[in-house]
Amino acid sequence: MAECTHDCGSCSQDCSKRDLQVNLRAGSSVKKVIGIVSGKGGVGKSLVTSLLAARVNKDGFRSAILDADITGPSIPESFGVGDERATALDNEDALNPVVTDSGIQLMSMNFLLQNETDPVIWRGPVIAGAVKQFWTDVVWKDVDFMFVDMPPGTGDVPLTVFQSLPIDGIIVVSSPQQLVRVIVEKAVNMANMMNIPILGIVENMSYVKCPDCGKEITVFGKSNIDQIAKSFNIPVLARIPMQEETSRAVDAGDIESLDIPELKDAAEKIESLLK
Ligand SMILES: Nc1ncnc2c1ncn2[C@@H]1O[C@H](COP(=O)(O)OP(=O)(O)OP(=O)(O)O)[C@@H](O)[C@H]1O
Repeated sequence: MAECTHDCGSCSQDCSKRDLQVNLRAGSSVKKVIGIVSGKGGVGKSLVTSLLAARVNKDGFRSAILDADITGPSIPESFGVGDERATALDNEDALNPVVTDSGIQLMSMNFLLQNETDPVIWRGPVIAGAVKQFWTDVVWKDVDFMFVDMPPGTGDVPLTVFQSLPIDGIIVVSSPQQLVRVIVEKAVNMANMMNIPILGIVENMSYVKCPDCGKEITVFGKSNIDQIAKSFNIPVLARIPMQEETSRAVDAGDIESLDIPELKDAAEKIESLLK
């Protein structure tokens, strides 16, 4: 069998992957799908997803975010649209995405809850089903890059999402910590098993810059991400500092105003998929 291109639309092979993938509804269009994964929670996966979507949007591409982190969605708040609710398409079983100030299309569980503080107490298959519906039942308009904020970890739900959506590449987000090799290795193994290319690693919270002297302070100790990335033969695309300005903008719902120059290479790598 020929090597998988992840493009079922142009491939004539009748493989098992095709059976599991779900289709966009008629009228939706998404050119490339980027999965943002992390081996563990709290490392800044949602932050990196939002920043990358905002960056490629500023670069002139149409971007969208599918918030597959169903039980802990944090994307809407960071874009200041936490109070918005998804609207239905007239006379059809379909939802319009919420659109941010700069035109990024978003779908998140928060847009469907009566109160954003309502907990989503669902078992894995139901959660995975909701993610699939975000793909099939939302009207995604002319999207160049869809960023999928994957559920944390490598369990049942991320597995189903990996199998159901036509993911073109993944970005692994990590933070400097002792267990990072195991965490990155898990994510890399999962992507390899799914036959999905890894575009690279983004290390978040790499350092704090002293506001007085500019010295980089490595709060979590010296990072060994370069050696780890090298051993898996994948590039480190960015090292993002931990900074008050970032968390302030996220808390204020103003993430689109942030400029994180460290993400330039990561954005270019993604954009190269359409060049
Ligand atoms: N580089 C950074 N500088 C400042 N604050 C940051 C940075 N990265 C993340 N944060 C903050 O840390 C918190 C956790 O980040 P985020 O929600 O993106 O993590 P996550 O990996 O998606 O978590 P989860 O797995 O629980 O969904 C957020 O409040 C975010 O604003």
